[in-house]
Order: sequence, then structure tokens, then C-alpha cells
Amino acid sequence: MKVSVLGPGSFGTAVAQLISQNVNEINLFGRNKDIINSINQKNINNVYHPWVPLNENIKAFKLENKNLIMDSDLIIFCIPSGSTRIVAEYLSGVLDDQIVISTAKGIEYPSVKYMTQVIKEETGLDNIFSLSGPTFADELIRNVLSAVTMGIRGSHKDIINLFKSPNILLDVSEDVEGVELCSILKNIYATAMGIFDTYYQGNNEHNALLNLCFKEMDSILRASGHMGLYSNFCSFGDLVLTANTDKSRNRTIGLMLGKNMKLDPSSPVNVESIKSVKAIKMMSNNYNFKTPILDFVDLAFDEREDIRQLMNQLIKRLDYSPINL
Ligand SMILES: NC(=O)c1ccc[n+]([C@@H]2O[C@H](COP(=O)([O-])OP(=O)(O)OC[C@H]3O[C@@H](n4cnc5c(N)ncnc54)[C@H](O)[C@@H]3O)[C@@H](O)[C@H]2O)c1
Ligand SMILES: O=P(O)(O)OC[C@H](O)CO
Repeated sequence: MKVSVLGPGSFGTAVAQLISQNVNEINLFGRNKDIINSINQKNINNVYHPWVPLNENIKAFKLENKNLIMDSDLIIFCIPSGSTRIVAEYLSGVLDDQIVISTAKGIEYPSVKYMTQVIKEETGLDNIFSLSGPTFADELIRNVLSAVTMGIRGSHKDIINLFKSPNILLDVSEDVEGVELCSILKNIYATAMGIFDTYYQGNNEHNALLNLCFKEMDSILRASGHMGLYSNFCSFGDLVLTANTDKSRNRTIGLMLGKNMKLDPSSPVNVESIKSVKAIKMMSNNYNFKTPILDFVDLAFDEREDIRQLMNQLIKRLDYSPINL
């Protein structure tokens, strides 16, 4: 099977390294010539993973090499959600029957469309699936035991074998968009936990709030028609990993918000929750239940100077005492 990975960044390079164990050759496509040369000449992604020797059957090319992409059987998007549409549109003329996997953990705003929907709109392809789970790229690329959920349905489930490795635990769901929604929500609640942890240092408080995040996340999943994913790696596992680990960009931006640190809108660092919270807030306007933590994160991004006041208001809204249930 000919596999192409779009986006030789943190995750795309790690995915290519994983799959390279199971194919003869895998192609990475990106826009940074320096990275492309480094991968092809030194088997190193000098920007995103400068200390990790890449398998020699990983080759890198400029995204303009559309014919090579056209020749692929499987295309894996490892592009941030904010750029997925533009890349899918750029390739739409050369795609006809490829299988696609989207790994972006974000949602389009203000359209509130999942990446699989965006890619289908731009390419017209039918077999578009999702991959998510508690996987920091820098650990995945080092073959650390990692877990992923593949959102896939139909007759192409054999592509799951491309991700086989002694250190990969993989569960599957036919709820392709539900897997995407898990990945979107976990980033938002990781940001919430980053803010909370700048105010609350207790273990009891941290885990009470983390459980409330999971509770709200599960309510949104159910209200959106995605039941039964709570035990998949893409749900509980990725929420806990991201919400508890300072390595996470989404948790880190929460820590910065909590400390009233200025966010640099021009930063090249990809933080999916910044836009996702606006999209999910729009989605939640149709729900018949409250989402106090989602509302809090949305306001925290907007009303920076009132974080402590927002925290106090949130705690009042989180009253789960039995008489209020
Ligand atoms: N980093 C992780 O640990 C990790 C793990 C799982 C999933 N993800 C998800 O994967 C997606 C990518 O994240 P990342 O961490 O790899 O980001 P990154 O910033 O490390 O890499 C993004 C890659 O996409 C490319 N890109 C961005 N915009 C582009 C455009 N307009 N045209 C062509 N190429 C473009 C960049 O050049 C880069 O190669 C995100 O949605 C993220 O949530 C990341
Ligand atoms: O750095 P983050 O917050 O984008 O998290 C990376 C991965 O999604 C962890 O599963």
C-alpha cells in the first residue's frame, strides 16, 4: 500500500515513523524545504524531532508533488485543523479514490464542521476516517507504549494493520465523527484544567474538576449523538493525558491564561482549543443542559483580566450538591 502523510510536523513525522515499520516506503509531504532535505539527506526531522533517527524508508517531498500524492492508496492528514481545508482544496484535483485518515484534533469555525466533513467537501472522497488518542508525538516517535482509536467503517478496516506495532494499543469505533469530537473536546477541557491548576493546588480539587470536565464532555458527546465512546482511548485516555501533562499545548495555554500571561496570536505553535471552544460553544447553544466549564473557557479566552472572577463564578455554577441534581 502506498501511504502519504501530509504535514511533516510533530505528529506527521511520528505517524510516518510508526507506519514505516509496516510498509516498504512512506512519503511525507510538506512546505519546508529545509525539513525535507534534512529528512532525505540525514534521516532527521531537524525542526520537530532533531534527536530521533528516522527509518530510512521515509522520504520527504514538497506538497507540490501532486502526482506522487495522486499515486497514493492512503493519505493521512497531519495538518492543523485551521489549514486542513486549504490543503484538501489544493489537492482536490488529483484525488479520486484514495482512502483518507484525518488526525487533526480540531473543528472548523464558524462552520462547525469536522475535518472529515471538510476533506470530503473539498475532495469528494468517500472513505475518510479519523485517528485520535493519548499520543504525544515525541513519545510516539520513540516507540513508547501508546494507544490510539481509529474511527473507521466499511470495507477498508485492513488499513488498521498499518499502525500495528508491539507498542501500539489500538481500539476501533465506527463512529468516525465521534472520535473526532472526543479529540476536539479533550483539548478544550485540557485548557480548562490548565487554568484551574493555576488556582487550585490540591489533588482532591484537581481530580474533582477533571471529573466534572469528563462529565461535561460526555454530556456533549451524548447530546451530539455519539454514545459509548467514553472507554475508548480517544476519550478518557486522551482527556487525562492532555489535561494532566504540562507538555500539552492546550493545557499550557490554560496555564498561561490562568496566570494572565499574554498570548501571542502570531505564534506558530498549534493550539487547537483556541478556535475549537468557539465552535463547540456554537454547537452547545442547541443543548438543553448547561456547559459551565465550556462557557468558562470561552470567556477566559475573551475576558483575560477577569480570570479570578470567572473562576469564582464558575465554582458557584458547579454546585452538584444532591439537592440541586
Ligand atoms: N503533536 C502531537 O503530539 C499530536 C498528537 C496527536 C494529534 N495531533 C494533532 O495533529 C495535528 C497537527 O499537529 P502537530 O502537533 O503535528 O502540529 P505541528 O505544528 O507540529 O505540524 C503541523 C504541520 O502541518 C504543516 N502545515 C500547517 N499549515 C499548512 C498549510 N497551510 N499547508 C501545508 N502544510 C501546513 C506544517 O508545516 C507542519 O509540518 C493537530 O490537529 C494536532 O492536534 C498532534
Ligand atoms: O499538545 P496538545 O495539547 O495538542 O496534545 C497533543 C496530543 O493531542 C495529545 O494526545
